[in-house]
Amino acid sequence: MLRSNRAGSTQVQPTAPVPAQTVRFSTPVVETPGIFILARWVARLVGLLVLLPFRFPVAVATVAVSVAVWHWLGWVALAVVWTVADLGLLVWWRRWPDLFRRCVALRALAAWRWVWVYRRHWQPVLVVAGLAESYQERQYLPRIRRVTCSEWSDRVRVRLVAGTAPTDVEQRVSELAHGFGAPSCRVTVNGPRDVVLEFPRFDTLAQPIDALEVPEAVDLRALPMGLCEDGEVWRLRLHGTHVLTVGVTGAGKGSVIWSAVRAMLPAIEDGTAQVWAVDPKRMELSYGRALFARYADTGETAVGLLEAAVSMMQERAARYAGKQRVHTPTVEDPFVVVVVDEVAFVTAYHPDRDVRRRAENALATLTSQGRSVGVSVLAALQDPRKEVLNLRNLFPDKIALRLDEASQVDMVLGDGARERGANAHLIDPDLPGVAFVRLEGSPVPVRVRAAFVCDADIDAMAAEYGAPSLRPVVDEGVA
Ligand SMILES: Nc1ncnc2c1ncn2[C@@H]1O[C@H](COP(=O)(O)OP(=O)(O)OP(=O)(O)O)[C@@H](O)[C@H]1O
Repeated sequence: MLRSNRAGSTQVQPTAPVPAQTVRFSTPVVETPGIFILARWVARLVGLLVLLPFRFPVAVATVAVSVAVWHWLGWVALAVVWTVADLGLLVWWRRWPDLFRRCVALRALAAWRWVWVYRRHWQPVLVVAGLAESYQERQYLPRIRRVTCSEWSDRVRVRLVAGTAPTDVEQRVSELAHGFGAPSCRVTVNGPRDVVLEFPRFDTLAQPIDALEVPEAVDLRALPMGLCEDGEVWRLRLHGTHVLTVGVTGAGKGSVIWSAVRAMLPAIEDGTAQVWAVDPKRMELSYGRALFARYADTGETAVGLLEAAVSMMQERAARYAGKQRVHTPTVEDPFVVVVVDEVAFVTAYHPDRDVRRRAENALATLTSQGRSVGVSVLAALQDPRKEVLNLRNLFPDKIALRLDEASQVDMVLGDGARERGANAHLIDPDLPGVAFVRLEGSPVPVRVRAAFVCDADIDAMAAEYGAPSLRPVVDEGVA
């Protein structure tokens, strides 16, 4: 019934005239002759055949050569050519597996996934997700330009419909991920109307990562912490910034702290870096006490430690004034990282108001002035709300481990992070250490996993690098 002419004509004039609107002008409906429709289909088919060799040159060449060999030389010759080609591929695969993977396997996979996953489901998924646009009774969809595959993900390059914005896609990442059967979807904007949708095919971070090798030379601007989703090493900058690590209990904040300390060990050993630790829980950091230049585990001693860091910072600033603008770590003026586990203990939960106020003042001074004189703060926190830590914006770099609520993602990583796919509230509780971070120079959040530094590793670290001169001065009773 819907195919009848009458149904079609009512579709284009959905509203009948109302009494107040006695005269109504409408577009006349002209029926397209069948021959035009047929001609259009033929033209599209010819266009497809012309474009095919450009889009799939290898596949088209293979088919063309096979047909030619079969036509001119017969079946036996075709079988010989295929056997030789297969043997050639086999040798290539065995001899140069990486090159073979890049040039053959991943390209074949991309072509397959383009046709079988994205092309096939594109229209239904995008329409249901609300990404189809209508204009003058016609439907317009973003167009797939290219599909490429990496070891772990599909990257679908898309041309957006004119008049739409990448944010429209960013707001539908969950629908797209489910629609194409991927664990997640991330959006990268290349340029006007040009975005890339990245769909992981499997979770590369599903297995725990053992503590990384202690680096021979320490780069305080790129400490190896664990792995990124694409298999690259996740590197964290500490010198010249402050880092806030947020995650619910059991999310793996300890592994972030310990991975950072581990990556600094040679610098700690040679005296060009120091860790000052505040450990209100007394469980997390006390294990590696021998590695810390200073250590505090009560509210009062923690405030003493933070205020000592402020004094040291101000003394350095006074010395540097007018002479140098950038800090270079030396034994005389080492890089100092103040590690504060569960920072809310001293800023929000401590019963003594004076302790809270002094701790907050000290942290505010360190985070606002410490960067250029070689003092950084690495703080861990469970609850990112302003009532708990109103200094959170003074930390330029943040790490979002598993969070409680969706609304906390943007609180930690900044506006728009969740829309771009940083679903930190959906991190599996069985994957501690998994987090979303923003890497330098990119607004797109990256999924990472911190290496797990176990108790035995910490023992070994303390035994090897906790030299007597570095044994902690426990701040007892510093008021
Ligand atoms: N990167 C990691 N990889 C694998 N397992 C980890 C990782 N980090 C932590 N775990 C596991 O999760 C447990 C909890 O980790 P951790 O104590 O670091 O969490 P947390 O966020 O500091 O929690 P809390 O705030 O309660 O101290 C650890 O005992 C360990 O078994």
